[in-house]
Amino acid sequence: MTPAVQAAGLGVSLGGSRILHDVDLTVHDGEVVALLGPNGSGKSTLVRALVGVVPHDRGQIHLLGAPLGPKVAWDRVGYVPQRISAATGVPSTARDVVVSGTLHRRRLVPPRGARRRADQALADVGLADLAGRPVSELSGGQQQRVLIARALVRQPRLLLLDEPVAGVDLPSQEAFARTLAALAGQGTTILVVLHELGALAGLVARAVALRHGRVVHDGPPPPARDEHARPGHDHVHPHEGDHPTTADGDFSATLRWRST
Ligand SMILES: Nc1ncnc2c1ncn2[C@@H]1O[C@H](COP(=O)(O)OP(=O)(O)OP(=O)(O)O)[C@@H](O)[C@H]1O
Repeated sequence: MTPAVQAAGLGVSLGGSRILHDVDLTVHDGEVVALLGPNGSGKSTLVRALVGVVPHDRGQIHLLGAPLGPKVAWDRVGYVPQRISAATGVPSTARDVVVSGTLHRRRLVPPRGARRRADQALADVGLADLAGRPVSELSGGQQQRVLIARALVRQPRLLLLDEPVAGVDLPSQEAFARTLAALAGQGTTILVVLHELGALAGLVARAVALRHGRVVHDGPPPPARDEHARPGHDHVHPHEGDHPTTADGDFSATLRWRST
């Protein structure tokens, strides 16, 4: 089956510096993959390059089987950028922002049922009661959830999320994890940038870790941080400063992101 995301030999330079070096990333249809790494390792740049927000100068990108460009089925791609305000400067309600997620370059007018779909997406992120509120009156975490709803309303086949739960309270993270689990159950492919697996730990079967713009790990996710505190935790995995002990020889480097 065609992978949902295929990047090969990807290189990105910004401001005269090389940010991504020869990144290979394949995300298969229906997979849920976490993108991990320390601050500045290139996670956002990779996701932004995948959706064409920043240009790449080396390698190739295919999304949903099409080369990055107009042939991609953008109406089935949802993207939640790293925390930005959902407020547009123009008075708009949470519902208006979410309805705007149904628009794309070939659809400039919301489709029939867009309002109902927007309200469902807002309910999925726990904001049903705030649909009619101006986004400028919402808290930062609530605005983040509006942006998640804006991506969900597209009923995406591929969902790219850049730290979607940063600044979102735990009950809302758990509600969001349930929504993502339901989407994954329907076959949606999910690539999510995270600092902590947190509430999404149960969903993520594979983690790709970046360091200095290179892939340093691609395999099982690191154990949840709180496992360290549990009695019976057997410390079989490497910690910072340990020598690599896994087959790929680099898992300890992967784990160092936690302490930065
Ligand atoms: N527009 C830009 N011009 C120049 N350098 C940039 C630009 N955007 C990002 N960078 C640099 O690229 C590197 C990677 O940044 P990026 O935001 O991709 O990291 P990240 O892994 O997502 O970090 P964080 O966990 O802090 O969000 C950083 O060194 C950053 O300073």
